[in-house]
Amino acid sequence: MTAKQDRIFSKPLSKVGDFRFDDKVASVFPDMISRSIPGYGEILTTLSQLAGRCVQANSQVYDLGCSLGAATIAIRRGIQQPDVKIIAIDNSEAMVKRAQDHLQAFVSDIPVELICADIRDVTIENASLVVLNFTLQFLAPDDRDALITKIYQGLKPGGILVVSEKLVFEQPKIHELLYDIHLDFKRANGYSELEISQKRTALENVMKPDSREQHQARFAHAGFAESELWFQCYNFASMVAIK
Ligand SMILES: Nc1ncnc2c1ncn2[C@@H]1O[C@H](C[S@+](CC[C@H]([NH3+])C(=O)[O-])CC(=O)[O-])[C@@H](O)[C@H]1O
Ligand SMILES: O=C(O)C(=O)Cc1ccccc1
Repeated sequence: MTAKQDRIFSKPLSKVGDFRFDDKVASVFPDMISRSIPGYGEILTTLSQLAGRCVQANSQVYDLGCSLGAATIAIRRGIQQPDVKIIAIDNSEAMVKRAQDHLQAFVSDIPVELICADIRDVTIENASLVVLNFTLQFLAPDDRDALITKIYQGLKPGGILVVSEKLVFEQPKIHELLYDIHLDFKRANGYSELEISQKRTALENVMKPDSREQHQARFAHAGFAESELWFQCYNFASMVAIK
C-alpha cells in the first residue's frame, strides 16, 4: 500500500493558520515526513542500532512525541536486552489513535505503552534510552531546559538521549545556503512553491529551531557529561547525549 500523499498546502488559503498535528496531518504523515526531512529513514535505522547497543536490561525506553510510532517500531526491532518496556507519548489524539494500528501491524514481544499526554507532564524513570525525534522544536523555547533536565534525571548512568531537530545556524550565509538546499530537497520531492511557502507560514509560530550550540549547551547544563552530533544533512541533524 502506498502512503496517502500530502497535499495539505497545495490550494491557496485565504488565511494560513498555525500548523497543527490534527487528523488531516496524521492521515498523510508518513508521506509528509519522508518528503520533508532529509535523512529521516537513516535516522530511524540508526535508532535501531543505538537501541541494540545502549538499551539496558530491566529498563525503560521513552519515545517522546512519537507521532505514528515510527521511532518506537525501529527501536523495538533493535532491542536485544530482556525485560525492556517502551513508553511512547504524543499529545495529538489523531496521531495516537493511528499509532496503535501501526504498532500492531508489527509483531514483537517487547511491550509498548502508548500514552496521549503532554511530554512536559510525564514522569521519566529508570530509562536507558530517551528519544526526541523532531519533537523538541515544537515545545515552547522556555520549556526546553526543564524537559532536558527531567530526562537527565530519569536516565540511568550510561543511559542516552537522542535528539533529532531542524537546526538554525549562527553564521548567516551558512544558514541561508543550507535552508535553500533544504527547499530544493522539498521541490525535488514534488512540493510546489505554494505548498512550501504556505507550510512555512503555518510553521512560523509553532516550530522554533535552536542551533547546535544551543542544544549542546542545554545538554551540558542539564548534567550530560558528553554530547555529539552524529548525523547532519543540510539543516537537519541528530545528536546524542550520554549520562
Ligand atoms: N508537548 C508535547 N507533548 C507531546 N507530544 C508533542 C508535544 N508537542 C509536540 N508533540 C508531538 O510531536 C510530534 C512531532 S513530529 C515527530 C515525529 C516522530 N517522532 C517520528 O519519529 O516519526 C515531527 C514533525 O512533524 O516534524 C507530533 O506528533 C506532535 O503531536
Ligand atoms: O517541512 C518542513 O519544512 C520542515 O521543516 C519539517 C517538518 C516536517 C513535518 C512536519 C512539520 C515540519
